[in-house]
Amino acid sequence: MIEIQDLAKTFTLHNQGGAVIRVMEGATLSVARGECVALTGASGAGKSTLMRMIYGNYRAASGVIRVGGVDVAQAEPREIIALRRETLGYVSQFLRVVPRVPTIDVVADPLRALGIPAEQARTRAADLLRLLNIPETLWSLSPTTFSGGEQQRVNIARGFAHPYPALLLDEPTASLDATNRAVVLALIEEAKARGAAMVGIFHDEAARARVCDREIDVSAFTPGLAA
Ligand SMILES: Nc1ncnc2c1ncn2[C@@H]1O[C@H](COP(=O)(O)OP(=O)(O)OP(=O)(O)O)[C@@H](O)[C@H]1O
Repeated sequence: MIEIQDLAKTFTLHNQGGAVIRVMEGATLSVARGECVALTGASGAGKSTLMRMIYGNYRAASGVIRVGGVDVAQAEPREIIALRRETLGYVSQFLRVVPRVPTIDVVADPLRALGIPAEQARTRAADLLRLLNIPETLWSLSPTTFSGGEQQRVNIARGFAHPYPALLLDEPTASLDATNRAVVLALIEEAKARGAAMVGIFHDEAARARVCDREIDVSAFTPGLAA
């Protein structure tokens, strides 16, 4: 489902005399349906960079990133938007939302974007918010003032609202208490069972051991910082 071949990434530091740093070379990995793969490696090895390239936020210097039928490394912006709508979800650590949109709609939005009727989308959103222990009194409020853990749970609800065939998970249990952490791990296990291919960064080692089938150490793809 996710196939990465010989991927390379450089950053050009325009404010530092145009210095070019090579941060990744020869990255090759594949993630099958129903599989959850953890990216590991020391701080600065390139885990976040690889995730951002798969999501199409960072442009690859060379190589192939195939998600479903799309090569993200070559895709046009509109193809990436369609991929994100239908195929590839991203549960990031931090919530980024349009101000003043009620929490229930923040979670229902990805389903509305797929043409699912408002009531049905809201029902699914409500089920997830309840599962993730977000009090119903908060559903009509914007999540911008919520606590870190509440925002992360809204983000998780939004990320799991649509059954994406592929999902990126950036520390999905980072600021959660034991009860909610268990809920998130169960959601990940359910997604695996329905055949989702997942790639994640998990600093929570016990969570990683429970839900991940394999680990890939991205240090193997780090060329060093010299250009
Ligand atoms: N936007 C950027 N511009 C320049 N260099 C960057 C940029 N983003 C990342 N880097 C560099 O790429 C390398 C990999 O960074 P990345 O954040 O992917 O590492 P990581 O493995 O996710 O680290 P951590 O575990 O600390 O989050 C680092 O040397 C970093 O300085």
